[in-house]
Amino acid sequence: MPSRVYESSDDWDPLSNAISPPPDESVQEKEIRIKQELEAKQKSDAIDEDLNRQRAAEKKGPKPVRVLLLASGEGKSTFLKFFKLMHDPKAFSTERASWRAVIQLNVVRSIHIILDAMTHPAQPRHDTRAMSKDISSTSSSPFSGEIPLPEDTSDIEPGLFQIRSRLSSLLQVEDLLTRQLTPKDYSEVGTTQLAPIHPTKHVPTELAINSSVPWKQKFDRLVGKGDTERIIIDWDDPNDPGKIIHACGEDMIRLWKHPLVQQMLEKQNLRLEEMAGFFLDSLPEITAERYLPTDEHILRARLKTLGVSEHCVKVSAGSDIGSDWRIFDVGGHRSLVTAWAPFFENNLNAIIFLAPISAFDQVLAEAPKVNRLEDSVSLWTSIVANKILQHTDLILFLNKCDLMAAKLVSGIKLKDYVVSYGNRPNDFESTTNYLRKKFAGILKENSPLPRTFYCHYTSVTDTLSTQKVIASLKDMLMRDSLKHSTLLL
Ligand SMILES: Nc1nc2c(ncn2[C@@H]2O[C@H](COP(=O)(O)OP(=O)(O)OP(=O)(O)O)[C@@H](O)[C@H]2O)c(=O)[nH]1
Ligand SMILES: [Mg+2]
Repeated sequence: MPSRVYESSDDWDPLSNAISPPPDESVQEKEIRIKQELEAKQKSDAIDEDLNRQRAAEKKGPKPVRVLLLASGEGKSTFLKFFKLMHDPKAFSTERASWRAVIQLNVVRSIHIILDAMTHPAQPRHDTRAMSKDISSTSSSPFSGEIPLPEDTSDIEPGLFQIRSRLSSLLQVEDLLTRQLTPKDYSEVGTTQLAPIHPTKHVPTELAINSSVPWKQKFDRLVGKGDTERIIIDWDDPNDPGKIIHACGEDMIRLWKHPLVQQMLEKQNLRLEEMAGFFLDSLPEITAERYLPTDEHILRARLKTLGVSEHCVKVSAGSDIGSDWRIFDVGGHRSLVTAWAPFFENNLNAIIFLAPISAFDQVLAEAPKVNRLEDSVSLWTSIVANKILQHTDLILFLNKCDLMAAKLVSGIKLKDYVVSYGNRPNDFESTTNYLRKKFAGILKENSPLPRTFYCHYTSVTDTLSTQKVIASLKDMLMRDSLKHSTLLL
């Protein structure tokens, strides 16, 4: 039997019903409602005006270069940050206070992973095959309450216990930072959320922010700009999480450097160095009393993005054509990435596709049975085969080369995860060459129209090499943009 029956009536309009004021609305409630409606309308009109102005300017001026960033793994926002740093360093600099909070949160999270590993010392994790078997239970965040006592304490010496208990004050810091990173005027749902990053038990969740939310504004009050664009932070703010982080600094360093902790992490296959937002080797700087992040720290800071965001960057190039760049960052769940791509149709000059090659022995956080390299390959296949995008240039970044090199040197073998690699040498040149050929082959076989294969080996956290890649990219895209606009004349 249905729980609710709607009467069929020609007068019944569900939309008007939903937006009409409640029948028992008081005078005061009515006033508030009208004020809120007015504010909402003003906001919406302002957005419309902005969009119209932008469209009019686009019609008059040269066409902007439009680039979409896609990846099944990580690197999009990092590349975008780097691009902004190169072309608009002033704007980048004013965001320093916001990134300081993100880096602090990244540090606290890594420390909690260690504390949690001490709590459950017997469990090996982070191996692709082992992980695919150990996926049934999801993590309850150890940040949300007290750190539980270890299941087996035989391996842990008393000094470590004391450090561990002193570091429990970091629990408040995580909470404080999460609240700081959530803008006040936005509801928590859909803007800032803790998303699981690791499929195994006991690994804390990761902060994700919806790209449409101006989360950095929250920190504007912390930033003052002097004549020299110097960033000033209110160091006396009693709520500054930096205070607790500074007080815990030495303990955090001792914990991270402790040989027993290193042994334990190795035993559990927990490679923190490979996780997004790894800063434990920079603890002395980050826990310093008046810590302000360097450019390099900001590039490495990890904040998961949700949704699509558009970024306008002015690129000086000696020519008007193509000096205005629109870069689209598509964050979020991998299934959404393919869903978004067709919306860009023929509107794009290029798609930069980032494939994190070092992830050949890792699985996806959101689908713990799927190998991350395999996922990149299947996303690449679907993008190259997409008819709607057939006229768009594709530029492949085989990314995280720094981590790939370190992984191969440490003895991890590509052939153990990519069986077709066989007995080829396990060095950087041979493995990356092999992967490059695989991706090129997929393009050749699946692209509806013949396309040039543009490919770069990248480590987007590395300034020097990324600078070179961007320079050649700019050259290529500007020439392309010029060609298109000449054709259109
Ligand atoms: N070592 C190293 N780290 C990298 C590289 N590329 C990205 N990372 C790190 O990976 C983490 C995640 O990168 P992001 O750029 O935030 O990833 P994203 O593609 O925007 O991911 P979503 O927002 O989840 O869609 C950051 O902490 C980066 O520092 C790389 O080439 N080398
Ligand atoms: Mg991102």
